[in-house]
Amino acid sequence: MYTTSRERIMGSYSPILFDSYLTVVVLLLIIGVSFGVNEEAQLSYDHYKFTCPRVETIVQREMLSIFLTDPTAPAAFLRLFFHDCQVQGCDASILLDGNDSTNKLSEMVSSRNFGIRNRETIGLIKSKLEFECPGKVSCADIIALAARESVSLSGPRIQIPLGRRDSTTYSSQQADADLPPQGITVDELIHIFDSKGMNLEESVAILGAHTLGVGHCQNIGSRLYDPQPGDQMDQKFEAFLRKICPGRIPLTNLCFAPNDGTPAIFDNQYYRDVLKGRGLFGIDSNISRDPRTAPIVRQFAVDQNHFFGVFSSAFVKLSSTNVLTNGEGQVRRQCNRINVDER
Ligand code: HEM
Ligand SMILES: [Ca+2]
Ligand SMILES: [Ca+2]
Repeated sequence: MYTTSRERIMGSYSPILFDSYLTVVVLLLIIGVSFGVNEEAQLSYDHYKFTCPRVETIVQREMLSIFLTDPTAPAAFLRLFFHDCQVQGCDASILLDGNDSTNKLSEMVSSRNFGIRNRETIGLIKSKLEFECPGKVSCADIIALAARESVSLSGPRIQIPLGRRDSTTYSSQQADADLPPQGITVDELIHIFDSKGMNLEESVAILGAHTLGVGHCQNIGSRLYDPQPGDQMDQKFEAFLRKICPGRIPLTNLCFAPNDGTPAIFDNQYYRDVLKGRGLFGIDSNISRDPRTAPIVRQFAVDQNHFFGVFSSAFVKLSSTNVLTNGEGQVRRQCNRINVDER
């Protein structure tokens, strides 16, 4: 005689016990859903299906025209996204202007946000979207979509869930506290990304964002002229950096060096470079030497497809953790200002 799967699971439980078991399961499910156990579930892949169905096409079109005139823009948008998500979650807090009357400072005042560019461009894309579907698309979603387009220009095309809402708060002190300096340890790196649900491999992959863009001398000088024990650089690379940044404290903010050998292309060159002692920042060098992360760096260096796959899942996690959804926050009408009538 065969048994149904229910009988196999329930064994000899009586129907009454089964019913109360079922009630408990249903109750637990209801509690789980109402307390938002799975935060990501509140974002969705068809959030704007009825309210702004062309949002992704419009952002893509606007971004492509920006990329045509500024090949450094993809790097700027990708870092803007990280610096938004790292402080209070991806809520466009980084776009808010400070308030002179209350003396509240913008997150941009934080020295960790030095070099952040293209905040106004998000506002420009927002105004196009306000024309098409007023009051619907959050600035936080636009930042995440702009970063996705920046990666997909030469790297993987990542589908991201949408429905983030914009913050009504911002804090330059929080930015100071949460944005990591260039020389963090591998332990600190793991801690930052573990809190966003990333495993070790994803934490190493998300740092692969340093395949794009540049670093300025003010973030390179301390490593060049005051190196940590064991932090060795390729000699030619070191000489190259010393030419660009001749002193520990730069005379101007204008001098910078590329993050990898191909700073306008999203590829796995970054991992090949850090293995050769050509990582720009302390943390880039640290992941190539730590026994936990070095094998992952070596694998990404030889397998770009694998890097793209792990980067994509890390990107979705970074973009979905600790976000405002549903009735929280607001959808700003202008990205640099809170809608005061809605607070
Ligand atoms: C968690 C450890 C990280 C540290 C310590 C770090 C540090 C830095 C520093 C110091 C710069 C140079 C800024 C300048 O001098 O102009 C930089 C640039 C950059 N970072 Fe990171 N970063 C980290 C993670 C990330 C992540 C997770 C992303 C993106 C997902 C990212 C994307 C970028 C990009 C694209 C640039 C180049 C920006 C440009 O060219 O305008 N970084 N990072
Ligand atoms: Ca934020
Ligand atoms: Ca590259």
